[in-house]
Amino acid sequence: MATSSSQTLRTPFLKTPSLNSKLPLYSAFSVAIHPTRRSVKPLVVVVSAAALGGKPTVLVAEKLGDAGIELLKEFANVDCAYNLSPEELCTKISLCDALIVRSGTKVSREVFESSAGRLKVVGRAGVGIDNVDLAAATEYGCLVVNAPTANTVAAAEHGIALLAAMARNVAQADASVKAGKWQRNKYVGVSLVGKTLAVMGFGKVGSEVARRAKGLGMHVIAHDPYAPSDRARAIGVDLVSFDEALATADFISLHMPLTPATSKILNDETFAKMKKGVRIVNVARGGVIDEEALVRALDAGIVAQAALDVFTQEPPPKDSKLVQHERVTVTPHLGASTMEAQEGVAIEVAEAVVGALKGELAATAVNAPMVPAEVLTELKPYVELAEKLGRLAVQLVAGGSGMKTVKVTYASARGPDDLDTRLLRAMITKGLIEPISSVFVNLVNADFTAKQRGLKITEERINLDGSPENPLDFIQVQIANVESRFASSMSEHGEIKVEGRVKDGIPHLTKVGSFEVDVTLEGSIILCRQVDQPGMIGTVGSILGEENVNVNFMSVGRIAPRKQAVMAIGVDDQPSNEALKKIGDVPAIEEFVFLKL
Ligand SMILES: NC(=O)c1ccc[n+]([C@@H]2O[C@H](COP(=O)([O-])OP(=O)(O)OC[C@H]3O[C@@H](n4cnc5c(N)ncnc54)[C@H](O)[C@@H]3O)[C@@H](O)[C@H]2O)c1
Ligand SMILES: O=C(O)[C@H](O)COP(=O)(O)O
Repeated sequence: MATSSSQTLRTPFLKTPSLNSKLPLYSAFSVAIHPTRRSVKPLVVVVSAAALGGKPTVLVAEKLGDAGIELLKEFANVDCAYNLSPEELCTKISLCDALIVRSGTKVSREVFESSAGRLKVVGRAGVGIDNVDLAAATEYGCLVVNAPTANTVAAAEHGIALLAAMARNVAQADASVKAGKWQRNKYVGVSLVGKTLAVMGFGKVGSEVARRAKGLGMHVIAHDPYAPSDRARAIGVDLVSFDEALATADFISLHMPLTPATSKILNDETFAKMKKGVRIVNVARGGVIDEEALVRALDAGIVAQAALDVFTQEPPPKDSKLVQHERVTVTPHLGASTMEAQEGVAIEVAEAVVGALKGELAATAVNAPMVPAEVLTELKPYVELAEKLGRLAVQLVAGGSGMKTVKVTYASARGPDDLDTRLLRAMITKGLIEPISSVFVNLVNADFTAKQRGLKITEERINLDGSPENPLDFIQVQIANVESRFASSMSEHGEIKVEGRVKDGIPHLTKVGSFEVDVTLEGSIILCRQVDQPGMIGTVGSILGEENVNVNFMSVGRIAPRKQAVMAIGVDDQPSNEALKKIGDVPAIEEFVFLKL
């Protein structure tokens, strides 16, 4: 029996935000130019309803196995509404945090547009995601997860069922007997044993079909430009070229996804290359065959028979010549329709959707990088550091300066293959963009959002000698060609520069411009440039103390004694405008800035 094999990678730092974190906090103080939000939001999803203390809502738009529904109900309000028109789906979706579909629902760009940002996860209870507009999902920061394994065996068994039924005219003979006839000569079939079967697409379903066909005594070859040959060899299958497969096969079974490259891959030209009398099975996707060309190939005798579970248009038109053809056997997309497979996909997709709504990264994510659990655990404090450096850096940009180029430098003793920076880049992007826009940025849409805003983020590595025990020594974020609200944050090359490290698992700000500082990246930060002299820490500390603002860290970085210095003060609470003004009025303070993390 197919059971759920989905795994969710728990990422403890991806928390559902509190009510407060949904409310943008605007700095009332005049030097703070950007509205900033205080929360660190989950990396992947944020649940609007959950954030407001309620349960998220999951719309199940096609029949899903009971076990999946029960799993969903433990965490969410579940709205099962089948056979919705596209308009009805668009109306309902604005009230939903997640949507679950099979292959019968088109999840178009309009669906994402209509959700107005609330829809955070689309779960496909099955394999094929060609009915989901992935580009639109990514643009809207919506995670798409599928259930890629639970229906594999069911689809393979259906392929074999169609192969045998076609070869022995089972469907046609059945209809004939039921019509009162007894046509034993008309329905003489062909044998499978000893025949060559070409499996086109040697993935999960294709390899299971191959295994079963070998058991039926067939000679099995396969074509798949991306499949490893040792996997094929292990079950006694030769990988061959596309043309060789077409030229030698007595039976062709299609098991590739529908992509621009595979669309109508069987067409007039490719049918002409096939052995006369070839028999074709399709349990993949209708669109991989040019259906009109197949009718021509059947009529010309190139194709003796076809057995089809899938169609370009589902359901196909009633008068479809292909469906009505007497040498064609058809089923209504039943490949995944066994009790066991439906229970399995329901559990697999429900677990992935609930996990994503909780802020976990699903192992079955289709439009986000999959990062192994152990890598996530190790990178956790660096991920926080990355977002906070991005947040600090962007708040240092003076109003009116267009931010176009950001350089991120990772200093590490790890080899490039041992350090996956995709998460870090996404979080820096989130930190850079969220304080200055209303866009919600996550791992799914970070690159897209940056590109859309014309923000170029380049990455560089500094390869350090020494023990690669920690993934990174420091991260540096530089914003070029802008002016700064805090001149001391400019590097010698004229870029805003902030640098941070993780110390004892806690992110620290360790450099601002050319000044070395050391302050934990918690709460908020006041940066002051001053003339280095005794009593400065005390002066600023007592202004904050009088205002009941708790100072969590203070650090002074100076070029030389009694010359200019930068003081970094970490504060738990937001000081009042008056307190900030008092700090600004201290004669030795030349400039200062208040930054929210
Ligand atoms: N009829 C059904 O109910 C049903 C059920 C399950 C799966 N499916 C469909 O079956 C297909 C295969 O599913 P899967 O789970 O095995 O997917 P999979 O990703 O495991 O395998 C697909 C294989 O196709 C290969 N491929 C890609 N482009 C190719 C090309 N141009 N030529 C040859 N091979 C190519 C890939 O390398 C991969 O190995 C999908 O289209 C899926 O949607 C249908
Ligand atoms: O891609 C799939 O998983 C199959 O085509 C099954 O589709 P279904 O969930 O609509 O049966």
